[in-house]
This record gives sequence, structure tokens and C-alpha cells, in this order.
Amino acid sequence: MTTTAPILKLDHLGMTFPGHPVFNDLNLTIHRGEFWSIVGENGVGKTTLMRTILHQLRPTTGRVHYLPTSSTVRIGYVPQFRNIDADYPLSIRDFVGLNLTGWKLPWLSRRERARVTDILAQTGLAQLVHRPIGQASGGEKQKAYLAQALVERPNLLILDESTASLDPVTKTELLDLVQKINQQMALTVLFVTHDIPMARRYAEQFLMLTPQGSEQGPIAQLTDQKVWHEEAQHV
Ligand SMILES: Nc1ncnc2c1ncn2[C@@H]1O[C@H](COP(=O)(O)OP(=O)(O)OP(=O)(O)O)[C@@H](O)[C@H]1O
Repeated sequence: MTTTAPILKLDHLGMTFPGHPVFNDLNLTIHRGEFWSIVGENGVGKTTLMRTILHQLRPTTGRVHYLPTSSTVRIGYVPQFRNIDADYPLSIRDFVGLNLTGWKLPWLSRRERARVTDILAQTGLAQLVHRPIGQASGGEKQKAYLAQALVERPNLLILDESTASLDPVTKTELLDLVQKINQQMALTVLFVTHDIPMARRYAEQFLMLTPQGSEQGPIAQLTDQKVWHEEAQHV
């Protein structure tokens, strides 16, 4: 469900680490409900761009605008697979509810608990709510990260190579769920990936970062030729 309302605007965005330019003069407008794939070879700056969008990094030039105002944009972030210690002392249910506790009460309200239960069911974790998160499989942990991001009802979801280590079935399950919420609730999605077939299957637009600059457009224009050409230039 794409709308015409912009949610995120990158305005002449540039980032240089000391002695190392990453991207420069990046301009992009993303509308509510759009599903974008962010692609590009290793080290080209995809995660740096996501961290800049999250305001974890200050750009060297330009600005990131949340629209209509910063208070209307709620961002969910699902990282690349990271292992969790086997003795981490939280169940999957507690892990998913972690971000909901805090400013008002140190425990969840009834409504918040219902929200966690609902999202655990949607992500296929309903049978595993009491399993210690450290003992869950890699795929189950990634589902829990996704559930943790979704439980806060974001309107912008960043998947930062979040499906990279998953088997095809689990990857498809997760992306099907994200697509469903994208279509039903106008969730805006930024899907950082090296998986071009999955990018084509789920995204409507792409942004390709290259060492020379960037390219963006409808996903149909992300041809194999374009991807291989880019990779062949830098092997
Ligand atoms: N805090 C930092 N200080 C200095 N250089 C950094 C910093 N963070 C990232 N870089 C460098 O910036 C470049 C872009 O890194 P980034 O992680 O954004 O690439 P990427 O496209 O996400 O790569 P990959 O596909 O391998 O995950 C790399 O050369 C990286 O070493």
C-alpha cells in the first residue's frame, strides 16, 4: 500500500570517514508504504547509510529528514544475524517485549503483553515463548529480532542484511510477513541485501550504491547485467 506521503528524505547526503569517502550527494525520497531494496557490493556504505538514517552517525554533508516531522516516524531495526550467548537470561517472550518496558513501568501492561503474544504468533514463535533466547536456533533468533522490531509498531522498518544467514524457507517466511504488514499497514521497508532474487521478489524500488555514486529506480531496472557489471568492475 504505497501512498504519496513522503516519510524519509535524504538531501545531498554525504559521509566521509577520516581519509575515506563513503558516499556523496545522495538524494532520495521514500514514501510511506514503499518497499525499497538497498544493494551494492561489500564495503560500499549500505550499513553506514542505515546508521546515518537512524541518526547514529552524523553525516558529513546534507541531512536526513523524517516527514512530516521526526515525531511521526517510528523506526524498527533488524540487524544482521548476531549470536546471543547460550546462557543469556531472557526467554523469547521477554526478549521480544524488551523495548516496550522502560519509561513508565518496569513491567508490561496487559495491552503490551497482548501485543507481544500477537507478534509472537505472527512471527511463528508462539510455541517457543518460554525458550531461552540463547538456546533458540539462528532462524528463531532472527524471527525474535524481527518480532522485537515489529512489536513497537514501526512505520519504517530497516532490515540490515537481516535474512543473510537464513535458509530459503525461513527467509521467505520472514519476508512474506514483512510484505504482508507492508501491504496492510503501509509499513515502509528498507531491505539491505546482497540477495538480488529476494530484492526482486519483494521490493518495488531499489537504491544501488557504487563507489562512483548511486542509482535508483523501479526494481525491474535492477537487471543482472547491472549487478554483474558493478561487481565485475571491482574484483
Ligand atoms: N566508524 C567507522 N570509521 C571508519 N570507517 C568506517 C566506519 N564504519 C564503516 N567504515 C568503513 O566504511 C566503509 C563502508 O562500510 P559499510 O559497513 O557501511 O559497508 P557495507 O556496504 O554495509 O558493507 P557489507 O556489504 O560488507 O556489509 C567500509 O570501508 C568500512 O570499513
